[in-house]
Amino acid sequence: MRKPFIAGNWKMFKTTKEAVAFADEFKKLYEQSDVLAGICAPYTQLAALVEAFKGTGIKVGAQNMHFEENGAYTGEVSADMLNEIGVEYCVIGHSERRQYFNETDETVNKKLHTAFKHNILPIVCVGEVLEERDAGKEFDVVKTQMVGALKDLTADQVASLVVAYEPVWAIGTGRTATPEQANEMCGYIRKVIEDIYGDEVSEKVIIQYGGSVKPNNATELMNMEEIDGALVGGASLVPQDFIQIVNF
Ligand SMILES: O=C[C@H](O)COP(=O)(O)O
Repeated sequence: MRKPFIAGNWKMFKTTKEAVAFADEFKKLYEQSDVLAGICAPYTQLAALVEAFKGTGIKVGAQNMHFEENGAYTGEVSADMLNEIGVEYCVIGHSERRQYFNETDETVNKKLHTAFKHNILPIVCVGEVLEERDAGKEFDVVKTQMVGALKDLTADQVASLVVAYEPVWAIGTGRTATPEQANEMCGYIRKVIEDIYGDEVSEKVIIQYGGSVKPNNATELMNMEEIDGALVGGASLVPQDFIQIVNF
């Protein structure tokens, strides 16, 4: 039985002071349940959030990491550095990183290998842009991203993976995929995993939907059979909104 996982992705929002204020408020609202909750924050907020969420069960994730173990990569952060401060998750291959920072399926795959090596659980993002959906190519695009991401990973690693299906046209636009569209693609992603690793593995993978998830549409999306949670951008910035999604 997969435990739903609702993760917030703060992107480049909130100072440490604001992050701690969020955590103090969110902890008052959050009750441990069958739903896992987490926040993926900018690097400078991570240590404070790990401390603030200690003992609550709320997970902390980063939004990116380098694929090398260490080296002369000015401005970068390694998986080992994240692990050392108690970070458990890392978003990898978000469409904004693919679009603005030259992230490719190859770098995503390298990052997944390094993340697992350092006990960081990846939340790997895939999804098509609008032109690809309009051209009916969304399944091919997502399959290519998934096959590229999974290259040479072991069955155990894949079983512990979180995949976020985020159609790029639904991110920050207020335009959500319909529950049926989101469900269909999440089911397809599971099938792609099953074809490579078998159903024992594919049935364990948490597959989230992301793209304009809000308190008023979370229940419908999260109740779809193939959707195991959400990666939430804008609505994760306000504790009162985010808790409604976690409590869908
Ligand atoms: O990582 C989160 C997604 O990019 C979704 O962002 P959004 O909820 O603001 O559309």
